[in-house]
Amino acid sequence: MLNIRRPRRNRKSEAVRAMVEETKVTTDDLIFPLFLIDGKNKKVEVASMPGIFRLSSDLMLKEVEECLRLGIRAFDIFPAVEDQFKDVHATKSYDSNFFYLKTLKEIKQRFPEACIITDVAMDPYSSDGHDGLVKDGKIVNDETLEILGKMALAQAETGIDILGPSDMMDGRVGYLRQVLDQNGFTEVSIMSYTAKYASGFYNPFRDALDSAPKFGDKKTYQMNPANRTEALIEAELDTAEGADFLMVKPALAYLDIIRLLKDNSNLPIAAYNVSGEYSMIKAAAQKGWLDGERVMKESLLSIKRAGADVILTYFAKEFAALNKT
Ligand SMILES: NCC(=O)CCC(=O)O
Ligand SMILES: [Mg+2]
Repeated sequence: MLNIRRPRRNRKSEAVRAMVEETKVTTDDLIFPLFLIDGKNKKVEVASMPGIFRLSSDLMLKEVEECLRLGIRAFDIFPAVEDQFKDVHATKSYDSNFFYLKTLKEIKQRFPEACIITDVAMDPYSSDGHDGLVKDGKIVNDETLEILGKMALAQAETGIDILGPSDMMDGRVGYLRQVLDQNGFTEVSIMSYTAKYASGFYNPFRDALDSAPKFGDKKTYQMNPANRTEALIEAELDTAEGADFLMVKPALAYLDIIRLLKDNSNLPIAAYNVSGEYSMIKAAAQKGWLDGERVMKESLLSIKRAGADVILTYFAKEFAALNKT
């Protein structure tokens, strides 16, 4: 046993381990998704996401302030819309008097330093619960783009920083870029949901927003979990169409896709550590089956190690609180 390589030497103490550590997650890497509801002084926990709440705008402002103090600077705001305000054309999504657009404006006025990301897709506002316009039972692509364009413009007018088209319609990144630029919003970025898979891990999110599809599923627009090379086609198109970030969603069951895009793109790669991935850890931790804090850190680390530059995660606040210096 002479002259053998001994990798354990680089693990012998905390100091040595810290020195050779290859990946670090910091609060700067994280985006915190938040759920907004209409009304005042409302705070409702999402049953399937312990520790995550739907907040009315007054409490949302307080939450953003508290998170900024913890070092979180980026937020993705998702409105939960009451059924009476949903219709087939998702018209409330671009009604500037509707609560969510007023709240976005208020957040940016109060906290101009916060990076606010919005969601562009029809499902929260659609009586069909689909991301696109439904005609004869089908999700039509090009007519959906016109609605997404109006929604994106209404969101941009509130002063937000980044649009997050999550609908998976073909050509929507280029279409939105053109609408933004023609209306003087050249500074508004697009974080494209590039490889968004038709996943079972979204269920708790659909509880949070009451946005489950009213018929069928989303397999004609979201990607098949079996496919890898197809993610490269999506990445190529979104890049050509002007995306500023490429996103992979979900994250943990798709670490190979995160790495694939990282190795094949010069754009920053975002990964969405989705609701089901959060709930699994929370549920197991509540039962005492897993050390919740430890596996949270390990999961975020694995997503970063796979190649994500940015991670959208419901753990953001908890992580930031633990890492506050
Ligand atoms: N458009 C955003 C989402 O669908 C989020 C899904 C999740 O967190 O499960
Ligand atoms: Mg696409």
